[in-house]
Formats: sequence, C-alpha cells, structure tokens
Amino acid sequence: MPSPHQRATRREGRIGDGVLSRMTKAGNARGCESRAHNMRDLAFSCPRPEPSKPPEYALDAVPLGGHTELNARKRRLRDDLETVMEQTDQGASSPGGRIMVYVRMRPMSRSEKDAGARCCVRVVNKQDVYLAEFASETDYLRLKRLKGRHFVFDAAFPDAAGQEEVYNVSTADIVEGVLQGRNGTVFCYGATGAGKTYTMLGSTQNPGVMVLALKDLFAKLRQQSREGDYVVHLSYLEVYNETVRDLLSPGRPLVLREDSKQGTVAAGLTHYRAYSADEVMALLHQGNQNRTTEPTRANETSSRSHAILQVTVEYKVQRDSHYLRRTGKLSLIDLAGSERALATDQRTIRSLEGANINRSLLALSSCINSLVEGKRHIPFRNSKLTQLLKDSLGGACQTAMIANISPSNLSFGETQNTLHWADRAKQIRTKITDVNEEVQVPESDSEQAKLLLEVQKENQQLRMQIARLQQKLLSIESSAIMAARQSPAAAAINTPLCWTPASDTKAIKHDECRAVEESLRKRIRVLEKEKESACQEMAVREEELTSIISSLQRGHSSQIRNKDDFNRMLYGLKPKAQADEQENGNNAFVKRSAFERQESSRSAHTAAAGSARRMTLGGPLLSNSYLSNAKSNQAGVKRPAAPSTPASTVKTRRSRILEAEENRQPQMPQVQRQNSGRNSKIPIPPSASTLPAPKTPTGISKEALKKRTFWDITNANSPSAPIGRCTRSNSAATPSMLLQVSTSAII
Ligand SMILES: Nc1ncnc2c1ncn2[C@@H]1O[C@H](COP(=O)(O)OP(=O)(O)OP(=O)(O)O)[C@@H](O)[C@H]1O
Repeated sequence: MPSPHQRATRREGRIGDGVLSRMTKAGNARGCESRAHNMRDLAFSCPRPEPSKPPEYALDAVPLGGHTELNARKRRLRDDLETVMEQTDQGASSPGGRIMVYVRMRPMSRSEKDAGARCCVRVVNKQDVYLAEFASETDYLRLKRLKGRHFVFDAAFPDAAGQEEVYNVSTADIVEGVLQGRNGTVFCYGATGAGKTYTMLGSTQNPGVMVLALKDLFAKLRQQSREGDYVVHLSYLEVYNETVRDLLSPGRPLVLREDSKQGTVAAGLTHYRAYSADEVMALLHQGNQNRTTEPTRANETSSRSHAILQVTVEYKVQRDSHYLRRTGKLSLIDLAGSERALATDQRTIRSLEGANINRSLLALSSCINSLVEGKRHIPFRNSKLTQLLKDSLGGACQTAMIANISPSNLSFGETQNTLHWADRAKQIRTKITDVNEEVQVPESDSEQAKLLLEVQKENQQLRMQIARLQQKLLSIESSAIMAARQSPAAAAINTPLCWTPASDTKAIKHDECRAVEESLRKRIRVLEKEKESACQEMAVREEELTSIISSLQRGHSSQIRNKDDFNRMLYGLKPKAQADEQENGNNAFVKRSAFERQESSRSAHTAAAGSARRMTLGGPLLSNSYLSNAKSNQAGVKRPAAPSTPASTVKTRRSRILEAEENRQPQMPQVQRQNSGRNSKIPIPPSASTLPAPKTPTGISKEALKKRTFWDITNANSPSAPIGRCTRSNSAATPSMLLQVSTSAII
C-alpha cells in the first residue's frame, strides 16, 4: 500500500502529466507563444538553463520552417520535460527536498454546535481538502465546482483521525531521520482553537505527537544501540511577547545567538539529559505547567506563546566491523494561534499577546513567501519565532508542517487563511540534509584495555599535578597573608587564619597584597623625602665647614704674622749680653713656633678630615661644641677647651706658649697691650721710632746686634736644622723667610 507521501508524489506527477498533455495538445496550433507560456509555468519548479548555453528547445533557436524538424524538436522537448518531471518527483520524495505539509481537521466543538455552525470543510481521499461555505457532505458535484477552494496536501486528516495515525504519517519518518543523524522539525500551524496543542501534546488518554515521538525515539534507540551508548538531551522553551523563556527552569529571558555549528541557539537554555521516555514525559509535563496559557473566548486553554521542544540524540551503532556515531536533532513546535482582535474578550494583556502572536506569524508568512519566490534574502530576523525556525525552513532539515483547521463555517476565514499558507509552504524547498555521522575505528578488547590503562595513567598524573598546584597555591597564599600581616597597612585587615571558600580567600589575599604594596609605596616615599632633606642639610653643613676652615686658616696666618712681628721686635730690642741666651731662647721659640704651627695645621687638617669623613659617611655632622669652639677660636674668645678635641689641645698649648712669652716680656709697654685688639695675648710690635732704645745687659749696641744675622743666631746654638727646606745662602735668612717657609709647609 503506498504511503501518503508517495501518494502525494503521484498526485503531483498527475498534475505534471496534465501540464505535459496540455503542452502536447497545444502543439503547432497555439504556436510559439503558447509554448513559451507553458515553459514559463514549468520553469517555476525546474532548474533554469544557463544563459551562456541556451538549450536546444529555447524558443529563439526554433526555426520557423520545416514541419519534420519541428516535430523532432517537439519530441525532444517532451523527453526533456519528462526527465525534469521525474527529477522533480524524486526531489519531492527525497528527505529534506521540500517541506511536507499535512492538514488536520478537528471535530466540531460543543460550543460551535450550540452556535448552529455548519461544516464548511470536506476531506476526501486523505489528501484533498475542499472548502465551501455551505458544503453538504453528499454534494460532491457542487464541491468540485468550487474553484480555488480545493487543496491537495501530502496528507489530510479528517476529524475522525486519531493521534497515532497523525504521528505515523507526519512524524515517524522524521524521527527515523533523526536516528540516522539528520535534523527534523514538526510544527503545528493554524488559528486559535484549531487543535494545534491537541495535536502536539494531546491528553493523557490520547497523547500527541511530542509524546509519541519521544516514546518512539527511545524505543528505536534501544533497538539500534546498546544501553549506555546513547545520550538524549532535552530543552523546552517558549516565545512569549517576543521574549524567549526557558520552560524547564524558568528565569530571566534568554538571548538568541547565531552559532556556526548549531544554528540559532538560546544562550543559557537548560539542556536536561533524559534516560527514559517516562523521564521525558515528566519534564514535558513540568514545562507545560510553566507555559503561558490563558482562557479566551475562542479557546478555554489558549496557548499565548510558541513552544519549542528540542531533543538532541547522540548515539553509537555498530555496523559490521566498525562503529558509527550519529547526532540528530528533533524540534517539535506548537505555535500560538493566529486570531482576530475581536475574537478575544479581554482588551489589555490578551490583545497585546494576540498582536505579538499575529506579528510573529506574519513574519513566518513573509519568510515562507520569500522562500517560495526564491529570494536571496529571507527575513528570518523579523521575529524570534522565525529566527528559531530558520534551520527548519531554510536549512538542512526534514520539516513537516501540520496545518490545523476547524470545520466550522464560523471560522471560514481563518481556515481559508491557514489552507492558503499551508499550500504556499508546500513549495518551500529545504537543503538536502547531510547525515551527521562519524565512522569510528573498531576497538578490540586488548586495545580497549590498553586505552583504559593509558587513561588511568593520565588520570594519575593529572591528580598529582593538581595536588602539586594546590600545594603551591597554598604556600603562595600563606606567604601573601604573612606579608600582609607584617605590613603596617595590613594591621587593620587582621584576617583570621581559618578556612574560607576559595573565592573569599582569593579576594582576601588580593586585598592583603594591595595593602602591603600600598604600605611599601608609602615607606619608599618617606625614605625618598628623608634622603632629599639629608642631602640639603649636608650641603649646608659643607658650606659652613668650608667657611670655618677658611676663617681658621686666615686666623692662623694672622697669628703667625703677629708672632713674626713680635720676634722681629724682640730681636731688635734685646742687648747683646742676652743675645746668646736670646738665641737659645729664640731657637726654642722658633722650635716652639714651628711646633705650634705644626700642631695647628695638624688640628686644622684633623678637623677638616673629620668633617669630611663624617660627611662621607653620612652620619651626624660636626658636633655643636666643636663648631662653637672653632667659631670662638676664630673670634679670639677663649673658651674652656674639651680635652678630646685637637683644636682645644692646640689652643691650650698655644695659650701656654703665649703666656710664657708674655711673662718673658715684662718691659712691653702697656699701651701696646691695650691696643693689641682681639689677640690680646699677642703683642703687636711698635714702630722703632716710638719705642725707647732698650738697654742690653751685655752692653752690645743696637747696630752691632743688628749686624748679626738670624742664621748666625740659629746656627750658633742650635744643632737642629730650621723648619722648612731652608739652605744657607749668601743672603742672610731672616725670621720672615723662616715664616714663609713654615707657612708654605703648613699650606
Ligand atoms: N482532533 C481533536 N479531537 C478531539 N478534540 C480536539 C481535537 N483537536 C482539538 N480538540 C479540542 O479542541 C479544543 C481546542 O484545541 P487546542 O487547545 O489544541 O487548540 P489550539 O489550536 O492549540 O488553540 P490555541 O492556539 O488557542 O492554543 C480543545 O478542547 C481540544 O481538546
């Protein structure tokens, strides 16, 4: 017995034959114009000829003369057309070639009967649907006369048709295709209350296509594949008021995304793994509970949303010596029904829902139109529904459309509309579906055991690696905590060392690290400031020290000069009798002076070196006592000297020497002492004219004494060489010379 599908194909074949016979009859009588018209009709479903290579039967190429030649060309043309028709029939019957369209008429409802409605639809031969406003069941002749209201579908189910029959005819092949590794879609289309939900879901006693398909799927999976070799995933969503919602775990609206492999997918949609048909039924029931249904005047349980159930099947089957891994997806869609605005009794939410439903169905209609007309651009993005149906309508998919209609003449307009779009949808061609199938290399027992060992070994290594990484992480975390605790900024944090969840611990560590970093930065800033201020202070101190050293040197030079003057005055006034003694004394004085100069120069050097060393080391600079001593020395103020400082030592010695000198010069006039200025201990020699001629005890005259040179004096009594690099020359060495030598030695 031929299947409805084959019957539909034959029916189309008959239509094709009719066209062909009409064309044959046309022949020469109608001429070229008539043939051109028929050719255009056929070109709708036939591949167009290449423009660069016109076929032989192209009208421009047909010569007007020659009856025999014309007949031969006609024969060839007929052969070509028959070939094309055969190809078309094959295309219609091949899976994925075009959308299969079925019509199901529901029984007249009690309310319709009560309203006095009459049947306006007649289903004949399980394929033909006749629509008449007042059609009588027995008035076949009248029905046939109703032109334009006769539709032919792949199958048409009368009101008496049961759920099983509908499933077997419309969906069973698609489920088989899914098990072969293809994608399949079945969707119900029609006006509100036409019986879509009944067809898809049914009732407990009469389960619908969804339930029967899932039962069939699991039964066939068990037949074809071993237990555990297949995986079934289930998702169930609805499109309500242009928002996509998950029916298995309701929550926020989902966003549709384009995926290169899976097509249009709802991001975040729950995919449940189902192990049995009963489990699937439970999930389906749960999803339907969440679905938006409201009572309207047209239908007490009207679906206000489009519901899409998707079942993905992955399974492994053995074929001879190898395995095949197949993946298929079945989409079962229950659309919301189109409705007239006045059909609903509520004007607020219901009318908004109705408007959205109509809008999305209109978008579906325009997509069907574009697909039928072969347009390049199909407006799938006009609504969420068409986005989700993109693969089913225009992709590599076996698709079946079940158009639900009401028999009532009260719904004549809706029924006519549904039949019109169903008729259009027949012409939609989908892509030939590729089988999602992978051939797997056969696995022997020994190979499987080897593989198992390898996997176990890899698992062991991975576990060890994880343990190592965890240990490393713990040590890093603990060091971070310790660092954070030691830092001053972390004192405020004071994190307890107790176990916290991984995310919390990470957050705490992060905070601690940041606190440590911040405190270190602060410390660096403080140190830099300290460094800058220390450098400035050092520069100031250096300047001070330089000025002190230079003033000390000046003071020292002036002291030496004073001493020189004093010496000259001394030698110029002493009598000859005391010269020897004076010489000795002079020698001693010279020695003392040299020693004193040495001491003072050493002290100056020591002070300079000390200050330089202190400056170099960056430690505390010269102590205040030292500086004050140096300043007082410079000012000539005698202060109690610290025994440890070299300057005070020099001062003490110097003062002792000067005191001794002063004691030895009682004859120095008091005036001179008073005029000595700040160096009161060092007498300033008066000029020769102002001073009285001194009396020498030995009676040596002043001139005679003057004739004696300094060299004679020093050389006579002192065996030691004079300080400095002084050699005897023709000219006599004077104390000023000695002073110059000793000064150069100091400097
Ligand atoms: N083939 C059928 N046999 C028996 N009763 C049916 C059949 N089809 C539909 N019905 C009944 O008709 C009523 C409306 O059907 P259904 O709810 O399926 O319509 P619908 O097209 O889904 O409407 P809506 O689009 O508003 O959801 C229901 O009470 C249902 O039981």
